Amino acid sequence: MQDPKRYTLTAALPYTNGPIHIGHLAGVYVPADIYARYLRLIGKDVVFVCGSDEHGVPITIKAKKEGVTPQDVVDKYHAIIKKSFEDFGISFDNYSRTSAEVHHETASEFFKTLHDKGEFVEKVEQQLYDADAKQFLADRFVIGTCPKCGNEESYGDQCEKCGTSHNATDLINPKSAITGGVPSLKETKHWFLPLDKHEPFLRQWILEDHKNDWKTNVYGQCKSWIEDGLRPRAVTRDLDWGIPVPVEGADGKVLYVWFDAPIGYISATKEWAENNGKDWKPYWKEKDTKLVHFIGKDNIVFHCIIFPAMLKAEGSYVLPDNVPSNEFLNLEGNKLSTSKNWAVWLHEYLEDFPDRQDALRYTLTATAPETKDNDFTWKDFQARNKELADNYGNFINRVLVLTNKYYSGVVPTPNEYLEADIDVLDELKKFPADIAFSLERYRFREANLKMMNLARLGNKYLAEQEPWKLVKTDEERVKTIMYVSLQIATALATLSEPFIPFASNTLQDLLQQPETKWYDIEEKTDLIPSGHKIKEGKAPILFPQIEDEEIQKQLDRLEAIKVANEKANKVVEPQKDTATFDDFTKLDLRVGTIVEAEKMPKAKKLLVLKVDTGIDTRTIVSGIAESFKAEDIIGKKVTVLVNLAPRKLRGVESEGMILMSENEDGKLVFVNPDEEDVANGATIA
Ligand SMILES: Nc1ncnc2c1ncn2[C@@H]1O[C@H](COP(=O)(O)OP(=O)(O)OP(=O)(O)O)[C@@H](O)[C@H]1O
Ligand SMILES: [Zn+2]
Repeated sequence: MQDPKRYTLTAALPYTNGPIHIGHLAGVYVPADIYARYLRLIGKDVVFVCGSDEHGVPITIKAKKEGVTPQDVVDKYHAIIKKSFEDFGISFDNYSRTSAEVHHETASEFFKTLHDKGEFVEKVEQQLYDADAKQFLADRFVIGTCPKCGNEESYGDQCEKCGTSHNATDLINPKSAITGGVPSLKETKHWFLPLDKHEPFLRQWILEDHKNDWKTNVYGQCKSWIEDGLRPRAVTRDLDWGIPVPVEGADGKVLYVWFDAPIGYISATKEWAENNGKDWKPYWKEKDTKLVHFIGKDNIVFHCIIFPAMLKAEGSYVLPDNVPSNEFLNLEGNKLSTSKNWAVWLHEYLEDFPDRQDALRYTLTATAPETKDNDFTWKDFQARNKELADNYGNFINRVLVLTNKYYSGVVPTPNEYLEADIDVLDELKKFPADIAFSLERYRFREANLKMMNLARLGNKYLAEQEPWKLVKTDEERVKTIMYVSLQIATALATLSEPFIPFASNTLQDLLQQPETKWYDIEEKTDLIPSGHKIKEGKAPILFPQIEDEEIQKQLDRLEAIKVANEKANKVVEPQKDTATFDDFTKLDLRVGTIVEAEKMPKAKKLLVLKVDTGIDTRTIVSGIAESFKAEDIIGKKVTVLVNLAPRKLRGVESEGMILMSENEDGKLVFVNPDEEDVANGATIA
């Protein structure tokens, strides 16, 4: 859109069944925040909204599992999420929640409007029903095989593997996620949004009108859905957690979470307007408003197909100008996962690395999954912080230290510029438009790199001009060099604000920076004028080194999670075929004592034991050498299967077997009587 009058920016509503992790940040909140901060710096009218998404099935499942109410679950995570966003510097104008009254009202009203306009199709249908749980199964209450890609763990509303969204009845071999049982079919009435009816509009609006300005990953996904054919989608559910369906004959039904959640952007804007004495309507209803949704790839269908169809059907709203969705971030080679705890949680990061928000923001932007999935590694994080320190930090430190040292913190008056100064100042002027070019196209990685190139430029200029050497011979020249360097530092403070706002703010404070707008840098050569006084005193280190031990601690934590997950996923072997009592009594089990033990030469696993079975003292070869040292088990009470047919192992005849089990770590343990005074030879039955 050319020259919009105002911007409405939305960031995906985080689902309140867990805290925020780095995937959410890289995919959605950091790019959205960069864009919002940039727009404010170029003087635009912006509202940037978000809030907690507090309805839907997974929250009720989590509440059930933890024995608390759904409200407890959302209250807990809403508080954690809201605080971590604030501490991380995500500059929402309003962070709301879908349990807010204004949202319930707005969503109900929206539904009623569509209903009254005849925009829904009402259908009584057979739906999956879990008779044991006495509940209809929709969305995450049902798991089955995805009809599109064959993923056996697809949810009722969406397959996380291929991204397809479908109806629960489309699943092959559906199973209840509540009881594990096979659901039956039961009649129920629901309201459907006839996406098929909106197909011609969506086809034109996305595939033609946005052919050139939407990201290829977004455009591609939309194209494939539209070409596959769109079908009516139920927007109501038989559930007791959510916004009641506000029409007659809908008792016990609530709005589908993906119907109400995007309306949450509107409610959050209303709430913001109310608190700030503004009118919310232009931000959603005026044609010259640019609406942009920031989301991750699993949300594309909801923001590009379903929500626009809802807005279009309502009739009085603008449609999104762009939906710059990202792909997914992974962590150390594995998919981020809330349920598997495979994540770097924002609130924990902020505890482990207090005041280090920028290092994470910078890393996540530099490696953002803009066009394909990407990996976060702690080593890369450490290296990115060093990159910040070596370029940005180093340049700023030199400028501040030298200005204080040579001029007691007063910006000097420059003398005539030499070619090197003119070149660097000319270069400097190009940065605002150049970075803006990338940002306007949602290329945040590229923009971030350009910002860093400005720090590199300043660093290079200083390194080449060497004022610290010249100061002994040509003080007048040094004044010019320092003046030019201070202009670069000032520009950097402003241009880096969207990316690393904490360092930028510190720098602005150190420079006691006069207000500098983005495009001032193109026009002015006295961003920070001669005679201006900067802050005195020792300049702080903007990006302290991140030590190897700190990184190792994080890696160890992840390793522990991996081990815990493996344990939790360990499958119990299925029960063997039935044995009769006669089968059992054939086994002669006795209590015995190990009286001698030595390692079998050249065999990693075998110990040769002499065991007193009460009947005799015999040789048994046992595969336990990886779990026990020979000398440690002499005198140990054991259980022996004494009538096992003798067998030669590495040339030694073994006459029986000692019963063993295995603990969680894979170490073998003896199965023996729990009282020491059971005599050798006692039978076991
Ligand atoms: N690993 C990731 N990389 C990029 N974006 C992500 C990632 N995980 C989630 N997102 C995006 O973050 C936003 C908020 O996610 P949401 O709260 O819905 O959690 P989610 O998708 O269920 O993730 P998780 O299962 O990890 O909790 C969504 O737009 C989603 O697409
Ligand atoms: Zn699938």
